[in-house]
Amino acid sequence: MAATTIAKLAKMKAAGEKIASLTAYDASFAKLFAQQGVDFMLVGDSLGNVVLGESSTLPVTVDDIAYHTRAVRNGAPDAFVMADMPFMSYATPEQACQEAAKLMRAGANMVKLEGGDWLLETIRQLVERSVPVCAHLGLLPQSVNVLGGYKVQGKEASAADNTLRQALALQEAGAQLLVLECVPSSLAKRISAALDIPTIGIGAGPDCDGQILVMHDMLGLNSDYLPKFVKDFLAEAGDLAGAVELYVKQVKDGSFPGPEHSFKG
Ligand SMILES: Nc1nc(=O)c2c([nH]1)NC[C@@H]1CN(c3ccc(C(=O)N[C@@H](CCC(=O)O)C(=O)O)cc3)CN21
Ligand SMILES: CC(C)C(=O)C(=O)O
Ligand SMILES: [Mg+2]
Repeated sequence: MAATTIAKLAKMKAAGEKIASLTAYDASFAKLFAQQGVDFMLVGDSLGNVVLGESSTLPVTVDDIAYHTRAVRNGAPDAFVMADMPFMSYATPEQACQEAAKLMRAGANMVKLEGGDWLLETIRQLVERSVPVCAHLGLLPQSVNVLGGYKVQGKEASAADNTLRQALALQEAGAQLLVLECVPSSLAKRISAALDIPTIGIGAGPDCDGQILVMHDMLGLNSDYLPKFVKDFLAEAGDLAGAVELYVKQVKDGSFPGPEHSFKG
């Protein structure tokens, strides 16, 4: 399969072909995911939860993400790899540029940052300096202490309108992808239709341009909590390669996520 690029992801949106993505943290799984046609991989700060056993993503450092990005890159040399910028590694545009450079040197093709309006200047500076950016709206796990828990975001009409406005501003600032986490399906649908750049949903319903899950969750390894948007593909498929193949197939044909994995407005 041809290597994924940002241009290819944009073409997929234009053609109505769904984008299938998973988190990855090591070379062995990255290799499997590439073989099974996963369109891109995210070295998520969820590694705090699933790799390090922390109770949030806040303890994760840039060095942690860089270490795992290098592993994923080594396992999947041609894959499109996105790396999360961890908590407080992009508090200012200058810091963001310096820390993003470490992730790009480790093998990332793009970095992801959580937030809206306050990030516009940071995104402009990263993009001007040749670091592609994925934005992230809705539930922001790095803000768990402000939000008071992992809750669906954008349920009220005013919050939904505000999220749509911020999505357009992030695109205007130069973001080339947008992750939407735990928002009502109706809001994700509106945002996906309004934006030129692809939206990647997790708990955001079926109308996003693509989907992402934490790999451990889709393999039934989730321990502490089971969010509504998670489906155990290993239980259904029986083996690892089959589980990933089934995930890609069900994202592409639109059968995942179903209403039982999504939040109503
Ligand atoms: N393994 C793992 N999977 C994830 O998806 C994930 C992580 N870790 N760590 C960082 C964040 C935390 N995330 C979470 C965690 C819990 C819920 C959750 O339980 N949500 C409720 C919504 C409750 C409501 O507002 O109605 C749910 O029922 O899904 C959602 C996202 C997503 N991210
Ligand atoms: C769940 C995805 C979007 C993420 O940010 C992560 O895995 O850290
Ligand atoms: Mg993350």
